[in-house]
Amino acid sequence: MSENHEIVMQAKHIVKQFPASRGRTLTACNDINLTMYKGKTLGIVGESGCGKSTFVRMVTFLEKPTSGEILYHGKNITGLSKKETWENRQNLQMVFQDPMASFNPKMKIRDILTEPLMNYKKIKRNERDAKARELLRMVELPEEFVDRYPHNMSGGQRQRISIARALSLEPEILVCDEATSALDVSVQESVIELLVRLQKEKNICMIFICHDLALIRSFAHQIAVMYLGHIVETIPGEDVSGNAEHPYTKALVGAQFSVHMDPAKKIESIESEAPSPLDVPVGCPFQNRCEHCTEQCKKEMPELKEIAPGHEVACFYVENITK
Ligand SMILES: Nc1ncnc2c1ncn2[C@@H]1O[C@H](COP(=O)(O)OP(=O)(O)OP(=O)(O)O)[C@@H](O)[C@H]1O
Repeated sequence: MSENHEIVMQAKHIVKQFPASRGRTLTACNDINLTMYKGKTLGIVGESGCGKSTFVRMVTFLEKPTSGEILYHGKNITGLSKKETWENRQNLQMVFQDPMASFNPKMKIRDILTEPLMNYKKIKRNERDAKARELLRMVELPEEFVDRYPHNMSGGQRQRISIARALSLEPEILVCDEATSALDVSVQESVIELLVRLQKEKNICMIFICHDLALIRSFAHQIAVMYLGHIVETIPGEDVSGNAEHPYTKALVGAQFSVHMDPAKKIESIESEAPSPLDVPVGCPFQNRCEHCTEQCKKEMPELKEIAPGHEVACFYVENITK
């Protein structure tokens, strides 16, 4: 991504550790550096447990990093007070995999859609109906849905409601955490089309967390590939199939042609299992699954190095062949 794009948010050296059994420490995110741009989509991919959701929870103020900074328009938001966090949260909204978990099943769609606007005192009670109808039109659902309950809707329709609700506050950043993973492929596509249209219209920065590289590459401007808490490659979305360099990203690209990736399954094209996050080896985290592993990889952690504009790779093998 070029410098011409306006930076909205930057994660700088983000580390998140959790205490684990027998006095051990689990490092879910290890020195994460990412930049998010206005009107652009950052896709974050990786297998289950690589730290995607933990990263997103920090970006959305749900958790504080152990160390590092998250800059929102240049201001560090990791140490904000409760009141400041609440005020800032309207600029940064989330859509989750399971909308039912965040909807009150006893509330009608009218009230679900306008609850955030009421909480932030952006509309009056008598404006709820008109606003809810406007939001339904925005996500291409019939206005009559204002009187429905969420359990009387399909998964795709419910996800449209989540998107409308999240965008009601006109946030600058929309975070989608596996937002389309539970949907059938055709429904998934139509929800992505909607998100892309709304992103363009409203110039929203989107962070899209997903385990499915094939899906994310179709619309992300920038993709960060995570492995055991580390970013191992960042690459422009359109380049990810042809120009991916990290052996792990290449395996992910290979896997999308063999199986539709299931987050619970290991990557088919890699022989061994990923180590436990409690047992990340010294050196490169991918070493035990990598055919190019050398003694250096077992001793030293490769740093992310730029090999082309917007394309960074953390791998000694790639460094050596591109020298
Ligand atoms: N509150 C917590 N306490 C202890 N460990 C945690 C906590 N939250 C996450 N972890 C651990 O941190 C690691 C990263 O988890 P995270 O949920 O961020 O991964 P993920 O890539 O989002 O996976 P998934 O797609 O399955 O959600 C995992 O090993 C997880 O068990």
